[in-house]
Amino acid sequence: MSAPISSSSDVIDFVVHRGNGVTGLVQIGVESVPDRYIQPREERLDPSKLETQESIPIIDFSNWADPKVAESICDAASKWGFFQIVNHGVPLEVLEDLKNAARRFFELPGEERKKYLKENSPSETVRLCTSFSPQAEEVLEWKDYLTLLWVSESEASAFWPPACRDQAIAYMKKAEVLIRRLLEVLLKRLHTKERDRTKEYMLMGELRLSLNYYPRCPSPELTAGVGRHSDISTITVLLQDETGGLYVRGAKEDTWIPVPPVKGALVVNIGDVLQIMSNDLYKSIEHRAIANRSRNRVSVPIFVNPGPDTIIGPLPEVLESGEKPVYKHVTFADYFKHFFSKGHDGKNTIEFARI
Ligand SMILES: O=C(O)CCC(=O)C(=O)O
Ligand SMILES: [Fe+2]
Repeated sequence: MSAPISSSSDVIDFVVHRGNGVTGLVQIGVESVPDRYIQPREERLDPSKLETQESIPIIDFSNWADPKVAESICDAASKWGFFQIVNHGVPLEVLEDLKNAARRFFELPGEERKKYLKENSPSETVRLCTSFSPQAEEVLEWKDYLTLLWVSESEASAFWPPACRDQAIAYMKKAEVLIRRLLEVLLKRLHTKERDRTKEYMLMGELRLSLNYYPRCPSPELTAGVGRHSDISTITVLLQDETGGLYVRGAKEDTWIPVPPVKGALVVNIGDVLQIMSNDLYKSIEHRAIANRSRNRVSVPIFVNPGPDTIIGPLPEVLESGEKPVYKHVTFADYFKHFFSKGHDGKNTIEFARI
């Protein structure tokens, strides 16, 4: 360790401005959680509020075109907004390789990781970040992430970090097929059957892969890995490692349901965009993640987003029967900007589009 990091501004300088991330902080041997990471009491996960008797559904996706499977998926999307899928077509080996690749990237020396900070990155599609929106947050989140925008295989081969590139590409190629199937199933219930290029752009015009890294934390109970939020995506497909630490808001006031790691499973959740497009039939549910005291945790979401210039609002097919729209039309770019203009604040983002 070159110089002690004691004051709050030292922490911000080291982690944010000098781009070491919270991973860098742990690598230099931080032994207690700096003040800037300590959540106010009301934002900490209260163990007495855990709802361990409940769990989100686990759905076998092998016969995805079977109406019964479609029914379980759509029911889970409207009741829970969250479910896990198994037999989804992405080979176990691809998932394992991806988790290892994410670890490999974050275990690189700081100077190697820093090549992918915004100011150094060889491409706008690759960016190493820390916390969520450090300029807007009072308290930082105990997480670093590498965000990779999937433009094409050749673009990814040229610019994604060699430590994780091949595994991330192999995953995206398999996951893209799965994402199309999931959207097809979910849209059928919204009476949107035909799939054309415009619709595809509107629903999945942007696929953003994120390698999330939550380095081990001396006092995870005081911090947030990711604070309470709903995703703004159409849907999110998430791979988590064996550590655990993901929680979903329960139906009972202020309770949290753990999402246990299931070998080979992918977690799927509905994002705000699909809640808006479905005029509240599908729900984007609040969730949060916490770091672990002894293990570095990895999770890998794909945020399936509309193309940036898409105008989002309730789908005409959904309103055909005379249902009143609950949301107005906004551009996804504005919605995205709004999300990142503040710290995580539960389900508040969607108010931006409410009539
Ligand atoms: O790490 C996790 O399990 C969840 C991450 C998450 O919610 C997100 O990146 O939006
Ligand atoms: Fe999320």
